[in-house]
Amino acid sequence: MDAVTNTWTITCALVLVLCAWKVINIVWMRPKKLEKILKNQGFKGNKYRLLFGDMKELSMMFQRSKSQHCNIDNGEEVLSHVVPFPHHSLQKHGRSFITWLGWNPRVTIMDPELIKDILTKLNDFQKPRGNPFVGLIATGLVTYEGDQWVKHRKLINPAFHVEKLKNMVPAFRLSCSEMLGKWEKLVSANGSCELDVWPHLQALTSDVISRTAFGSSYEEGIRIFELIREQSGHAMEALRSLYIPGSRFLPTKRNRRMKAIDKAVNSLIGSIIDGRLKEMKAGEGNYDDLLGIMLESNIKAVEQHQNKTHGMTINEVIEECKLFYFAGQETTSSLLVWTMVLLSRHQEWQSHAREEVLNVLGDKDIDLDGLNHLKVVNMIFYEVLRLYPPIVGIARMVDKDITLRGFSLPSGLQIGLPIMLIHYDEKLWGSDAKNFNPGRFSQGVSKATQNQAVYFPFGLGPRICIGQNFALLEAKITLATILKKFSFEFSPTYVHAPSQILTLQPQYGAHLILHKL
Ligand code: HEM
Repeated sequence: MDAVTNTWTITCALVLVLCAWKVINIVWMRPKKLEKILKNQGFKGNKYRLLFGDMKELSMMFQRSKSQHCNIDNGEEVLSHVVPFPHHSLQKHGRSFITWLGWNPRVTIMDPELIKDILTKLNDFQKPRGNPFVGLIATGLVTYEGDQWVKHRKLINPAFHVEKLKNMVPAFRLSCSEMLGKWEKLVSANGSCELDVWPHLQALTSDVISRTAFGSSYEEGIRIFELIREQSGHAMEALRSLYIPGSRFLPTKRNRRMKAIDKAVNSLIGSIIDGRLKEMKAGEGNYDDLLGIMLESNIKAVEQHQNKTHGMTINEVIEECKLFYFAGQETTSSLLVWTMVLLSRHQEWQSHAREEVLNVLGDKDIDLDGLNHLKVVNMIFYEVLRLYPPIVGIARMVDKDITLRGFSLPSGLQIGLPIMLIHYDEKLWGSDAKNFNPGRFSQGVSKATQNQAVYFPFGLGPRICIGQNFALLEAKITLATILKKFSFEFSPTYVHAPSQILTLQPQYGAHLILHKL
C-alpha cells in the first residue's frame, strides 16, 4: 500500500467510527441520559427500548382500538378508545409520564400551572419540528416560530376580526340552506329519513371555507378538499410509524403519492391566488373574503414599510390558504358531528336548545346579534368541545435547557399537553367529569374552570386558534338552522367509534334519523 492509500483508508475508518459513534449517541447514549434526568425528577414511564421506544405498543393499541367501538355513555371507555396509549400510561405511571417516540422522549403533563407557563413562553417552548411529513399537510402560521410567526399572525389577524366575520354570515347561511335543502328532499316522502350526516357536515364546512376564504364555490375547490383529505390520511399513517431521518425521500408508494398531492394542491391554490391578484390589480372583485383581506393586509404592510420583507411571498400565501382549508374544515365538521351525536343521545338538551333558538331567533334571518343571545347553544358547544375536542392533544418542544417550576427540562425534550385527558380528569373537573353536562358552563368558561388552564380546545396563550370565532359562528349558524327545521335521533345502525385521524372523527360515520318539524 502506498502512503496515499494508507491515509485514505485511515480517513475512511475515522469517518466510519465517527458516524457509528454519532448513531450510537442518538439511539442509545442520549436517550439513556435523558431517561436518567427525567426519572430522577419523578417522571415515570416504560424503560427506553432501542430504536422503537414505545412506538410498537402505541401503534398496536391504536390498531386494536380502530377495530373496536365503544359505549357512548361510558366516558372512561371513550377516552381509552380515542387515546389508548396515553390513557393506559396515565393509569400505569401517573399524571406526568414519559412516552418514547422512537429514541425521543415526550413528557406528558397534566398540571394546569405548568401547562399555562408552557403555552405562554413562546420562545422557550416551540412547536415540535420532528416529523417533516406534517409539513406536507400544511405549514404556515401553525408551524412558524419567532419573528416569522409574529409577522404572519399580524398579517392574518385582520381576516378574523369580528367585523369581517359579520360580513361572512350570508355565506355561512347560504351553505347551510343548501345542505338543509338536500335534507328536506330526502325526508319529503314521509317526513323522516335515515342519513349519515358526517359526509354532509364535511361538505358543508368545505363549502363554507371555500366561500369565505376564496369567494369561490365548493365545486371549484372540490379537488383541493379531496386531495387534502387524502393527504391527512397518509400523514397520519406516517406519523404513527417510526420516522427515520431521510425516509421521506425514499421512492415508496406513499411518499410518491404525498409529493404528487402536494404539488397538485399547490398548483390549484396558486392559480386561485393568481386570478385574485389580477382582479385586485384591475380594481375588480370583492375583497371581503379571507384571501382578499389577507392579500390586502400583505400589500399594505409592504407599502407602509417600502420593503417586501414585511409581507408574505406567494408561496407563503399558498401555505396559509392550505392551512385555512385544513384547519377550517376538518375541525369545524368534527365539532358539528359530535354535537349532533351528543344531542341525539341527550334529547332533553336538544329540545332545550331548539326552544331557545325558536324563542331568540324566531322566523327571522339569523344574524350576529341574535346569535350572541344564544346561551344554551353556547353551553352545549363548550361541553362538546370538552368531551370531543377536535384536536385531542398538542405538543411543544424544549428549545434549550430550562428550569420550570422546579423541573429541569433538557433541550430537545418534547412536552405533551393532552387536551382530552385533561378535559376528562376528575381531579380537575369533579366526579361528573366524564358525563355530558352543558350546565357546568351556565356561568361561562372562566367560572367552570375557575380560571385554570384545564380547558383548551382551541389551545391557549398567544398561539390560541386564530379561527375560533369563525368556527363557533359557523357552528352556531348551522346548529340553529338545523334545530329550526329538524329533530334527530340515533339510527339503529349508529356505531360509536370516535377515531383520531388528525382531528377526532366518527370512524363509521354518524347515522341518524332526521324528522322534519
Ligand atoms: C372547532 C374548530 C377548531 C378547533 C377545535 C381548533 C383548534 C386549534 C388548536 C388547539 C390550535 C392550537 C395548536 C397549538 O397550539 O399547537 C389551533 C391553532 C390554529 N387554528 Fe384552529 N381550531 C378550529 C378552527 C379553526 C379554523 C376555522 C381556522 C381557520 C379558518 C383555524 C386556524 C388555526 C390556525 C391558523 C392556527 C395556528 C395559530 C398560531 O399558531 O398562531 N382553526 N386551532
